[in-house]
Amino acid sequence: MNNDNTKLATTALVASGLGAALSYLMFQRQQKSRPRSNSMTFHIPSDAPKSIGNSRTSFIFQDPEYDMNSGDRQSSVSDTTILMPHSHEERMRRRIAARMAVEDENSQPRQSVTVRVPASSANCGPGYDCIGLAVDLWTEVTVSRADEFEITAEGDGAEEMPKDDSNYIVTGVKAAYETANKPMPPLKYHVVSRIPYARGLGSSSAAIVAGIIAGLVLAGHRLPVWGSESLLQIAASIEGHPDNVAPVIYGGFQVGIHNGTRWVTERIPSPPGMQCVMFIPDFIGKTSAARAVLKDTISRSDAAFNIGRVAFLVHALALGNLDNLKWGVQDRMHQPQRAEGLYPHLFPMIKAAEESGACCAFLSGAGPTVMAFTSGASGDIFTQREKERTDYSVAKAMMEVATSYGVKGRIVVTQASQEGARVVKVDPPFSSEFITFRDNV
Ligand SMILES: Nc1ncnc2c1ncn2[C@@H]1O[C@H](COP(=O)(O)OP(=O)(O)O)[C@@H](O)[C@H]1O
Ligand SMILES: N[C@@H](CCOP(=O)(O)O)C(=O)O
Repeated sequence: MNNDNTKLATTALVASGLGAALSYLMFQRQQKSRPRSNSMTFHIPSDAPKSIGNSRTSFIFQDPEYDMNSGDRQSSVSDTTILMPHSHEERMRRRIAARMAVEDENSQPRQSVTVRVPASSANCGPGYDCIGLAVDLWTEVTVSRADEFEITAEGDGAEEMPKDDSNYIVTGVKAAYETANKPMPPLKYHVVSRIPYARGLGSSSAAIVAGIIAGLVLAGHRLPVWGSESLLQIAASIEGHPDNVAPVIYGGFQVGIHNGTRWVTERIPSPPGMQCVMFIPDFIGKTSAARAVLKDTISRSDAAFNIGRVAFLVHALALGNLDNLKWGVQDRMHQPQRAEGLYPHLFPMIKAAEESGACCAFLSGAGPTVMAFTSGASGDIFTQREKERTDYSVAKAMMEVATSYGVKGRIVVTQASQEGARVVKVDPPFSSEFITFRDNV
């Protein structure tokens, strides 16, 4: 090393030494001036818990998020929040403990709850008792603790729906309290109904699901979903089939089966821009009556027919192959029997809808509503020119058939809902000063 190099090395050494000393002094100063409460600080523990501190070199890490002991975010500034920087198990344990505390809080019994549930259209032709979709028409049910039992209702079917404990909302609430293993308190119910009553659009399933969810919230009881779909189990066992309740719970198109142990459902993707054009007759069609016209057995060729159609239906929906929908909704299991016995307007209306541009049409649920799918919607109905869409001409054609058969009714145009039931209001709310659930629930 020559002289110049030696000088250079000495200067570098002195400079880095000074730099290190300066950094250390600044660090010390910072530590003294910084309030400990909302900072992340590291120092050697004097009283570290045995499990994490005594056997290896450790640091106290003041986690600004959580307090390990209370799980309370507000007390997260506690000096006792201790963590090994590389101890993932401990970190997870603390996070789970914190989440449990939040879950505990949200699992407290509530005074009152409002649940919003969608209409649904079951079967979609061949998918008898297994396929259905959520329809963008919503009923709102409020259930509150009260001195005595009462049901009040407004909207569709407000007059007709049972006002005693045979109302399916009450059935749902009871099932929830039984599941929670808690006694059911006296409750009052208010229903704002926008789902046509007993018309094949799942008003009964919506009532069951609304009741179960309301009951669970009031009782402060959470159910697991992963690997069990517990809510679906309760709802489908009351209804007897999952084709309405699964879309009411999860939204979208659903296909559901019983696997021998439990109900299992899967979402079928749905094509974008699809509209639902529904002819809803003025008369009531009870599902029990429409099931009574069906025989217990069908022929092998009819079974084969339906198997092929249902496969085509799921394939067409999943791939957005709208041209195949008209084959996919064909059925020999219940529509011909129901048309013959109860709904003579059904097949002429399906034909008229398809000829005027619908992708397909079928009996909604057990009827009497007839559902047609149309395409071409882009955003809201009111933001697009009529001639770019087929719903108006399809509606007109369906109405003409209804008139020619002397069936009074109305047309409703809406779409599938990708969203299912949801809690829209709860007292006391789930939201806190730290977290806001949507709509400030
Ligand atoms: N809250 C409720 N809303 C609608 N229907 C109810 C309710 N509670 C009990 N029901 C019973 O369910 C029947 C309607 O169900 P259903 O015949 O399957 O038609 P939908 O296609 O509308 O589900 C009613 O006739 C009534 O007996
Ligand atoms: N798979 C059932 C569907 C009944 O639906 P709903 O809306 O009429 O209750 C059937 O076809 O019976």
